[in-house]
Amino acid sequence: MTHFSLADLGWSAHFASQAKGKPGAPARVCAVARDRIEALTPNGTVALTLPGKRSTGTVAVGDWVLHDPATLRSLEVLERRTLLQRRAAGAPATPQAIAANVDTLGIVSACNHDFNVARLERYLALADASGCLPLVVLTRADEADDAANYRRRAEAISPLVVALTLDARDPAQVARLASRADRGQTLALVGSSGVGKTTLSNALTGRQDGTRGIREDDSRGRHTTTARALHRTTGGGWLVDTPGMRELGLTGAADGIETVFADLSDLAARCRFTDCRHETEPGCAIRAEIAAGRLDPDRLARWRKLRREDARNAETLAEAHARDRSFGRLVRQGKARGRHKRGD
Ligand SMILES: Nc1nc2c(ncn2[C@@H]2O[C@H](COP(=O)(O)OP(=O)(O)OP(=O)(O)O)[C@@H](O)[C@H]2O)c(=O)[nH]1
Ligand SMILES: [Zn+2]
Repeated sequence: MTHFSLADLGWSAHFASQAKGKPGAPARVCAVARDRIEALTPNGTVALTLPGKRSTGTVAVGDWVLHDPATLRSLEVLERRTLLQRRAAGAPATPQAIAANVDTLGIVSACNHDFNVARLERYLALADASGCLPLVVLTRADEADDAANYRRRAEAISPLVVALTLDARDPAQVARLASRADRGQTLALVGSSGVGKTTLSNALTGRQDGTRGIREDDSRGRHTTTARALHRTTGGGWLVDTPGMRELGLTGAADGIETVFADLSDLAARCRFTDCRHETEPGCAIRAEIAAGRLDPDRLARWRKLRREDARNAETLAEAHARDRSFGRLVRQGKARGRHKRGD
């Protein structure tokens, strides 16, 4: 079995300062099953149980936990630097942690009809709200007449956007992502079906077998296996691959929306009325930009749509928080951004 140092696993000062003086050894969660978790440590992989009746739902792949190596109990989940979550089905919807401590969110789209500015904006807002650094990866560059044009359109969305175009099937080209997945770095990929996420994952991990995981009996006594969701990249980093990653929605991303649409919120601040709806009001700075041909009206429409959607989600989240205070605490922890916080 390969052994990793804590730094190889992504340990940093952010976690070391939390663990200082506390009992328990660090371990990084690589699989979450119904009643136990699997985690990587410098001494190998351990299967851990949670204390008391705590559900594994409070732990996400990528989390750092402190555990007792003698009893194999997880004692504490360390505060996350970043947290990707999705809105689970059901009413009221509760946010569900998908992956913790992801450094880079790779937003994958193809240089074809899949390319969609609204979707990119949505994922960029999500990356920002979760604290991850976004990287737009445009696949199928080999099939596009003008791949550079797709890159320019992606980068025009916001000064935050770094985009690269490639053929995901060519490991030499995928190596351009290597710096986001080198030693101790954690990367996750999102994007529509068929855009090349699996192809990219295979190139990044050298097509390792990712089927091992936790075996347990479900409530009916059947054997089930929960696959490991943290895969080693050839560059010494980690790639998160969980089913939930494919269905990430937008929850509590208000901060992220303001970042991605900073041009519009800056303009809105110059409207004559503070509650301007940018429709027919006189002195509207946004309408003036559109009239002058400097702002795409579609961008205003997309901004509105995302804000409406986020407001709706936030309402149901508020209800969920009231119901479950402990989950609320987790969400706040997730919002505590670490070293990727902009302006640091
Ligand atoms: N020509 C070309 N084909 C690609 C590229 N990336 C992916 N493909 C092909 O597109 C198909 C779909 O790629 P996948 O990697 O399975 O896509 P995915 O995003 O994982 O799809 P889901 O598993 O449905 O989410 C495969 O046949 C790939 O070989 C690329 O950059 N260029
Ligand atoms: Zn206005």
